[in-house]
Formats: sequence, C-alpha cells, structure tokens
Amino acid sequence: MTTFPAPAKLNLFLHVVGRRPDGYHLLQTVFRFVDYGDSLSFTVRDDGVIRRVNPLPGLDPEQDLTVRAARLLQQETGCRLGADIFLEKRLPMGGGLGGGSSDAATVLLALNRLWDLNLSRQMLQELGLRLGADVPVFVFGESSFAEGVGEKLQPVVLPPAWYVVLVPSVAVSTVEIFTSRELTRDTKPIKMSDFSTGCGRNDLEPVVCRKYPQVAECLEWLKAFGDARMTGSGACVFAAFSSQEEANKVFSVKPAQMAGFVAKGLDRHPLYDFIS
Ligand SMILES: C[C@@](CO)(OP(=O)(O)O)[C@H](O)COP(=O)(O)OP(=O)(O)OC[C@H]1O[C@@H](n2ccc(N)nc2=O)[C@H](O)[C@@H]1O
Ligand SMILES: Nc1ncnc2c1ncn2[C@@H]1O[C@H](COP(=O)(O)OP(=O)(O)O)[C@@H](O)[C@H]1O
Repeated sequence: MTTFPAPAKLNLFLHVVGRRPDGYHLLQTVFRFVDYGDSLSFTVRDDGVIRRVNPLPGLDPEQDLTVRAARLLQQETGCRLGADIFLEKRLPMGGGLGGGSSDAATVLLALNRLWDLNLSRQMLQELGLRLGADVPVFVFGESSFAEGVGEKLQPVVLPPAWYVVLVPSVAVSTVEIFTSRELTRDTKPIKMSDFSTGCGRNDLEPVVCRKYPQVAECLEWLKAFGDARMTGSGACVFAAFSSQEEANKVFSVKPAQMAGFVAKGLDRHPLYDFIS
C-alpha cells in the first residue's frame, strides 16, 4: 500500500466578479496550500474494481470524489486496473479547505503514476475540472492567482506564513452560498500585478456570517490578532502570521470550544514532482 498527501487550500482573498449563463460564478482568488490535510492510500487491483475501503459516514461511496476521480481516469484511458482506496480524513467537510477536491486531485496524480498512464498535467487538470471547480489547482500544484471559475491559473510567489485556522462546528453548502440572493457578484476585477498579501476580501463571507453565527464568532475572535478571513465558501476562518511561534501563541489562547489547527503555507503541492 502506498500513501499520498492531499493538502488543504486557503483562499487568501475571493472576489465574485460575475456570473456565467450556466449559473457558475466568475471569481478572482489566490490559492495557497498548507501542510495539513487528508492522506490517501492505494492498493492497485488487476480486476478493474474501484473500492472505497472506509467510506465516509453519510456519503454514498459512488458519490465520493475519490471514486469519481478514479472512474473518470479509467474511462478516459481505458485502463483495466482498479484500486482499493483508503482515505484518512482530517479536513472538515464543507469547510472551504477544499478537502474533497484535494482528495480527487491526489487520486488523479497517484493513479496516473500507479497505473502507469503518463497523462500530462494539463490533461489531468482538464479531467479535474469535470469533477469540481477547485480540483484543477491541486493538480497545477503551485500557489496561484485564479480566474474563471477557478481553473485559469497563474503561479504567484507568496511570502512565508503560518496560519491559524479555526474550524466552526458547521458544514456550509457551497451551492447554498453561491445561490444566495444577498451575494454581491460585481466586484471590480483586479489585475494580477495589483495583488499583494492582505489585499481584497472574501465576498462570500458576509453571506455565510449572517446564516452561520458560529462563523461570525470565530472571525470576530481571530480579528483581535490579525487580518482574519474566511476561506472559500466557509466555514473555516484563518489569519496569517510571519512566524510559527506567533501563530502557536495565538492558537494557545483560543477558547477551548473553538477547534482548529496551525499550518505552514506551502509554495508547492507535495506531489508537484509527480509529473514532469
Ligand atoms: C468556493 C470555492 C473557492 O475556492 O471553494 P470551496 O468553499 O468549495 O472550498 C470554490 O469555488 C468551489 O469549488 P468546488 O467546491 O469545487 O465547487 P463545485 O463542486 O464545482 O461546485 C459546487 C456548486 O457551487 C457553485 N459554484 C461553484 C464554483 C463557482 N465558481 N461558481 C459557483 O456558482 C455551483 O452552484 C456549483 O454547483
Ligand atoms: N472525499 C470527499 N471528501 C469530502 N467531501 C466529499 C468527498 N467526496 C465528495 N464530497 C462532497 O463534497 C462536499 C464538499 O466537501 P469539501 O471539499 O470537503 O468542502 P469544501 O468544498 O467546502 O472545501 C461534501 O459536503 C461532500 O458531500
């Protein structure tokens, strides 16, 4: 059995700049990976069966993004191999940390290698986009300025940072927030060259805070220590610090009922070198 990481992402800012005719929203965001996440283990099977060894409670294994990613790879390549997939889940579902998307990307990257398929990064990004708007960036593998629905990616260089991430005890549905009437969809687009750390905001944040007071409460607490933001469609919130000591210090004084973790910002996905 071989084990592979599936890191979380943070959206350092997230602007909704428009809406496509199919209802999907046009975004501008910066994605950063952190050294905290799920991990996946695979045993290759020669009978073509894709099996989730430890299904997630409440989620039909056929709907699990790991299974959907593996089947998509089989369909597209005609590969006759299968896999047993074991998922060690650490990332909260509906947390805005991209857990499901990262799991799917790790399946694409790992099985591309374990099944000896040799698909290019571009090809895997395209397959990823069919699974979810957030999947391509995990295959792209670098901190990115993203546009479109999140699939138009340009690498960005970010300063070292340690993040305090708080995990409110609610799962936020991405669809619910994007379809909300109060969501503003007209933030003026910025140029990538205008981006600097700390710029912008998360346009989804006020909508989530109104619906989920636990998110507002975590944000308010963290704002006393830094520029706290929500990631993605929530529920998690984070603030950046320039040293691990500073981040640990803030984390150590959080109220006991607030869950969370401290993580280091990464420049690259740990599986970046899987594709040449
Ligand atoms: C908001 C973001 C920001 O990074 O992150 P999360 O909070 O999910 O982590 C992403 O855009 C989420 O991407 P992802 O979670 O892959 O979304 P998808 O499965 O493709 O879409 C779920 C639903 O969200 C809405 N959706 C998603 C992306 C987008 N750009 N516009 C949308 O309107 C659509 O209603 C879609 O049916
Ligand atoms: N392997 C998976 N891990 C997490 N969620 C999954 C997975 N497969 C499918 N999902 C579905 O995707 C939804 C979004 O999950 P997730 O990606 O963890 O959150 P977010 O999009 O807020 O970052 C979950 O509520 C769940 O229904």
